[in-house]
Amino acid sequence: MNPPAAPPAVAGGTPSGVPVPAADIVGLTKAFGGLKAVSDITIQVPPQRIHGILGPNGAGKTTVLNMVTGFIGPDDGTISVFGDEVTHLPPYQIARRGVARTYQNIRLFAGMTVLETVVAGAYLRRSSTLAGAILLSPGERRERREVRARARELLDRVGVRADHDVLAETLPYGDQRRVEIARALATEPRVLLLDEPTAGMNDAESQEIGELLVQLRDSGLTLILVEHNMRLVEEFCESVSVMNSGAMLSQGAPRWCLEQDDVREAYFGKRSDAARIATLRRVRRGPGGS
Ligand SMILES: Nc1ncnc2c1ncn2[C@@H]1O[C@H](COP(=O)(O)OP(=O)(O)OP(=O)(O)O)[C@@H](O)[C@H]1O
Repeated sequence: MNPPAAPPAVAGGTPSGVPVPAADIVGLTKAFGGLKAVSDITIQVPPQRIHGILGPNGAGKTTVLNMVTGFIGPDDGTISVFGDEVTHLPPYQIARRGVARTYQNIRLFAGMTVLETVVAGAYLRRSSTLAGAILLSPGERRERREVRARARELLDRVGVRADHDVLAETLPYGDQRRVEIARALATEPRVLLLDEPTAGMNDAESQEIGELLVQLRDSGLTLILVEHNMRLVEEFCESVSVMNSGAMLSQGAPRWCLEQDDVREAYFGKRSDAARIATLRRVRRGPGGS
């Protein structure tokens, strides 16, 4: 039997002299009771890369994002962002170091307009003091104007065409996802984590999100996305990590990873299982059954 082919090199690797990784996840491990949700996961993402985290349901992908953003503390392992270790820091401190995210189940603030939602994201970076805010000083007023103008710019950039003054929760699903991305961008991240950004979108909308990811990457961002849409992954991700049952199955270029036997098996089951199921079906139907 031939040995498996080596994974093709992905651009922007990390030997000496290359830039510090945007995200450096080493040996990350998390158990919930007796269940090892994430087991010894190591992922290194160079700056300005679109990296996908793939795997069947329950593989541990969202748990990895939750640990990178500080929502869940790991049992073991370390996480560094541009060389700065963030393991066990609270979420707001990790956000201040330039990590933002969107959620698998959209989490918009109830009762806020589209514009207010994005303005809320910008508060992480605002410089005004409490006294300035209460007294509505000229500096405060100027900053508020700037923040609102920037929020409008971000909404245009992510392709929200709806009126910015309607309640965000009343928008169609695809636009709600875009508003969430704009809110994350308002925190001025260097690394943006997206949990299933195209869930519930049709092909054309998914393609637009893919193109937006490329624009964001080209403007300097590093993007890490959990995604089930393989077409999007193959077209837009430059590298992927494939997980299954908490463990790492494969890492490298998307097409290469998706062709590996253990990755195909994790998604589609073993060929021998498929043959067994077909036989069982035939047996159940009995002779002459169709
Ligand atoms: N807070 C929690 N408490 C207990 N178990 C959890 C918790 N969060 C996740 N799990 C379990 O950990 C495992 C990994 O879950 P996770 O959500 O990370 O998977 P996933 O790969 O993101 O799946 P999906 O694609 O379905 O979203 C699952 O078995 C899940 O039920």
